[in-house]
Amino acid sequence: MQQQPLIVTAALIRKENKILIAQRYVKTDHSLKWEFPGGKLESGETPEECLAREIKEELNLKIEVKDIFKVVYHEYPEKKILLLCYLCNDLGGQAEALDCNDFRWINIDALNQFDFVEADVPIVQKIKRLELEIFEIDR
Ligand SMILES: Nc1nc2c([nH]c(=O)n2[C@H]2C[C@H](O)[C@@H](COP(=O)(O)OP(=O)(O)OP(=O)(O)O)O2)c(=O)[nH]1
Ligand SMILES: [Mg+2]
Repeated sequence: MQQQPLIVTAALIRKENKILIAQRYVKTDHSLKWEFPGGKLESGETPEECLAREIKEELNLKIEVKDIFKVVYHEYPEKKILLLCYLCNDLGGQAEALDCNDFRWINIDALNQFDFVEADVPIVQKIKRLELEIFEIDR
């Protein structure tokens, strides 16, 4: 029987005119690729709760989760994911790479310099299309 897609949440965290991107560990799937931090939805939690939990665990950051930004359905050779990417606001504090290889606060025009996981390409494209507007919407 076909497997259901994994539901994965991802945060587009905004701070001033920068967004946060995270790098996956060398030993995980998609080794050293960049992503929007987040993780798998666990039973009993809402996507918003999942994101707030994951961002605290991975980066020790407090965020406010706002509207959905983009939904991506993607089939990798070994799994299918339904990726829910939310607009988020940083609520202050210093990010720390607690459960990721590295992270960066970047300007939109630096996005091209990073190698993102495949499923994130439509998200990256939408950010580039909207440019500075992403800092205004649902703030
Ligand atoms: N967090 C996140 N995962 C993504 C993105 N794009 C993408 O294809 N994925 C994939 C990678 C993984 O195969 C899958 C699950 O994400 P994850 O590895 O962050 O899950 P998690 O934090 O719950 O990890 P773990 O507890 O299993 O270690 O989703 C993205 O932008 N953010
Ligand atoms: Mg994760």
